[in-house]
Amino acid sequence: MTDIHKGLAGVVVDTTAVSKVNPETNSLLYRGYPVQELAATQPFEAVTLLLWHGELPTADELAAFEREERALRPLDPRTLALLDTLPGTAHPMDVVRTVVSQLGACDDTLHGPGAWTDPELDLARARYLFAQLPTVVAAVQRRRRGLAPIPPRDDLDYASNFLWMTFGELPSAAAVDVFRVSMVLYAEHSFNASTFTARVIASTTADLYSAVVGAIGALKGPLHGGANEAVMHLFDEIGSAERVGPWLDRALAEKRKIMGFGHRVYKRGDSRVPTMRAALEVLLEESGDTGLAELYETLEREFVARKGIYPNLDYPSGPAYRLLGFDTEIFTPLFVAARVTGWTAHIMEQAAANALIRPLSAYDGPEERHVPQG
Ligand SMILES: CC(=O)SCCNC(=O)CCNC(=O)[C@H](O)C(C)(C)COP(=O)(O)OP(=O)(O)OC[C@H]1O[C@@H](n2cnc3c(N)ncnc32)[C@H](O)[C@@H]1OP(=O)(O)O
Ligand SMILES: O=C([O-])CC(=O)C(=O)O
Repeated sequence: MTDIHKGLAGVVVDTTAVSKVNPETNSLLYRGYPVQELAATQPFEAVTLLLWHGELPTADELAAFEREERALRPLDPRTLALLDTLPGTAHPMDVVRTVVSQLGACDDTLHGPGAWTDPELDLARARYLFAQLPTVVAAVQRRRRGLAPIPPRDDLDYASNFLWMTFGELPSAAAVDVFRVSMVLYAEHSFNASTFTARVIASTTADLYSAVVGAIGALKGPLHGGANEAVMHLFDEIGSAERVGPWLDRALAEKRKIMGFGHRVYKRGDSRVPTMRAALEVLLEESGDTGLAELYETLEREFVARKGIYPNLDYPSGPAYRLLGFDTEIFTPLFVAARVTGWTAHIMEQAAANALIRPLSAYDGPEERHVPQG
C-alpha cells in the first residue's frame, strides 16, 4: 500500500531560506531573525527588504526603497475603472484577486522571451504589488462605505499611509504601530497553503502575478487567511462573554471548527500570538471596550480548557482590525497586503532553483473498463 500523506501533513517538499517555523521552540525566524525582534524594532518596509534580499537594509537602502515604494503607490486609471465595474456585493478578497490579475495583464514587462521569470523584473513586480496593494485595499474599504478613494501621501510611511488612505485621518501613534506590528507578523510563514500555492504556480515558470493571484485564492479560505474574518463573525454570533459557555457546547456538539484556533504546525500555541495579543491590548485600552476584551478572554479560556487547542495569529488580529476601524470583510485583504512580501520572496526563491512541483496520487477509482460497443 502506497503511503498517502493526506494534506501533505508532515511532508518536507523543499528547502527555504526565507523563514523557519519551529514548533518545538515555538519560534519563527525571518531570515534568521526572531519575528518578535523585528516586530519590536523594524518598519514593515525594512522587513520586506529582509524577506526579499536576506539582509536588513542599511539606512540608505531603506531610504531608497521608501522613495521607490511611495512613487509606486498611486493607482492606474484602469485599476480605478475596474474597481468601479465590479459589483459592490463582491467579496473584497475577490476584488483584490481580480485587481492583481488585471495588474498582471497590464504589465508590459511581461512581453518578450524570458520576461515571465526575469529576476530583476520579478523584483520590480514584487515592489509594485507591495506598493499598490494598500492603495487597492483602502479603496475597496472606502467603496464599501460609499466613499471615494483617498490618494496616497508620499510623506507617510507604509503603515501610516495605509490607514490614512482608508480613513482619511490618522489614529494615535500607538494604534499605527499596532497596525505595523500586524503587518510584520503576517508577512511570512514558510510553506503555508497560500505560499505553497504560489510556489506551485511559479514552478511551472508562469509569471509572478499569476502566482500571487493563486495565492490570494488560497488565502481566502477560512481554514487559512480567511480565519481572521471568520473569528469576527464568531464574536458577533456569540455576542457577549456570558454566552460563550452554552454557545461553545453547542458548537462543539455540532462539530464546528472554532475559527482562530488550531494550526497545522504549531500544536502548543502560535509563536506570533503573544506579540499580537499585546498589540491588541493597546487598542482595547484605548477603546475601553471591555465587552470585546471579556469575550476574547472567555472564548480562549473555555476553548483551550475543553479542547487543548490554542489560538493562532488570526485570533488576536481579527479584533485588532475591528478596533482599528476596518470592516470584517477587509481583514483578509489586509493579510494579502502583508503576505505579498513572503509570497514574492518564495516565488523568487522557487524561480532561482526551480523544479516543477508535481506530486503523485494513488488511484482509487474504477478498474480499467471499456465503453460498450454499438
Ligand atoms: C494564519 C493561518 O492560516 S492560521 C490557521 C487559521 N485557520 C483557522 O483558524 C481555522 C480553524 N482551525 C482549523 O480548522 C485547524 O486547526 C487547521 C486547519 C488550522 C489545522 O488543521 P490540521 O492540522 O489539519 O488539524 P486537524 O484539522 O487534523 O485537527 C486535529 C483535531 O483537532 C480538531 N480541531 C483543530 N482545530 C480546531 C478548531 N479550530 N476547532 C475545533 N476543532 C479543531 C479537529 O477537528 C481534529 O479533531 P479530531 O481529531 O477529533 O478529528
Ligand atoms: O503556516 C500556516 O499553515 C498558516 C499560517 O499560520 C500562516 O500562513 O501564517
